[in-house]
Formats: sequence, C-alpha cells, structure tokens
Amino acid sequence: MPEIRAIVTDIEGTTSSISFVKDVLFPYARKRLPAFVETHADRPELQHWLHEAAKEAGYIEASRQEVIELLLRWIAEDRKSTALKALQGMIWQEGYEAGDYRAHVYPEVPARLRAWRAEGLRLYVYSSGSVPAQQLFFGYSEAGDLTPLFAGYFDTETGPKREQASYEKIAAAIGEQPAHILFLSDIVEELDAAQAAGYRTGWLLRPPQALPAQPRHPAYTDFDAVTP
Ligand SMILES: CSCCC(=O)C(=O)COP(=O)(O)O
Ligand SMILES: [Mg+2]
Repeated sequence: MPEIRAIVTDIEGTTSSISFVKDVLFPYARKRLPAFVETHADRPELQHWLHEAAKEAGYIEASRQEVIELLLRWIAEDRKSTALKALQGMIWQEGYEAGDYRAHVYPEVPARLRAWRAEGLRLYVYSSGSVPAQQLFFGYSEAGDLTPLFAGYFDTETGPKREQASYEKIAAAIGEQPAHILFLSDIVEELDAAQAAGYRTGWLLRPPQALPAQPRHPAYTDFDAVTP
C-alpha cells in the first residue's frame, strides 16, 4: 500500500458537525443577507458574486431584490453554488469577528491534525464553503486558530466535489500522486469521485450513524480511528 503523504479533508460532517453549519451558519446568513447586500452594494466583490448567481440561475436581467430572493431560496435548498458560498462567507466573517459564534470541531480533531502534522503529513481542506469561509471556520474554531495546521484550501472554484476531475486538479495543485493522498469525507459520492481519481479514502460516519457491515470505503467513527 503506497504511503500517505497528504490528507485532504471535508468540513461539514467530517471535521465538524452538520448541525453547526445548518443550525448556526445558514440561519445567520439567511437573516443578514438582505441587509448585507444593500449595505455593501458598492463592493466590487459583492457585485461580482451577485452577477455570477444571476448568471447561474439563467437570469437575463434581474433586480437586486430578485437576486436576494434567489439566494435565500438557495440557502434553504443547501445549494452548493460557488457564488452563494462566496457571499455566505462574506456574511459569516461579520459573525466570527463579532464573536457571535465559533466554529464547531469534533473534540479529537485538533489533536489528531497536530499528530498527523508531527508525522510529516501535509493537510489540506476541500469544502463546498468558499476558501475565505474555510479560513474563517478554522481560524475561529472552538479549539482556537487551527489554520497553521493547513497547507492549503480548495473550494468549488476547483470543481464540484462529486467529480473525479476536481480531485485530479487538487492532486496536481499540491504536487502529490493521488495514491499518496487520503481524502476524508462523510459523503459517499465525494469519496467515489476521489477514489476514481486514485486517492485513498476514509468515510467518516459520526455517531449515531452506524458503520455498515460492508462499507464502500474504509469507514471510521472519528479521526482517531483513521490510520493513514
Ligand atoms: C466552510 S464553512 C461552511 C460550510 C458550507 O457552507 C458547506 O456547504 C459545507 O460543505 P462541505 O463540503 O464542507 O460538506
Ligand atoms: Mg461534508
């Protein structure tokens, strides 16, 4: 078995609870999005992502209010839109900086990440959340600033998480053969795509989920059980 030299991890459901994202972050963005768009309408970055969202929806011409309503629908649907994720990240920044919340990480995760770093493994994040949102997430985690542990971050600007090509691009970007990379996720379709690209895979099934008798990927209840 080729040695593992790098680990790429998902966030929601893997390092951190689904509940924190769905019950804290998403409602925060939903509540503040209309006022945020109005208040920051002159920011070029905001204008860019509003335009990208409208384009993704196939709108030829749309008012600001129509795009706001579109984005609120997408939050409710948990749509993994790159534009929505970029805008959510901009809103979440205010919440992190105001101390309204800190990002959840499962209790064993920080020490296990540190142990893997001490063993010489390079650590990366691949999440549907935008790269700035990922950096905020680990920068303002319940366990403090975990960003020094990570060598890089990838989001859906690299490609969708259920497509093999995205994992091929990440392997090329980090300069490692896929066989030497372990991808950790809670979503089996993401693991299938990483495996098709030649990665080793680890399926996080956090309690109360049960480990299947014959899982499609090596399955673990937590990071301490993962043996790269
Ligand atoms: C980066 S924090 C917010 C996470 C998020 O918006 C999301 O959709 C989570 O997706 P993941 O790919 O980490 O399961
Ligand atoms: Mg996930």
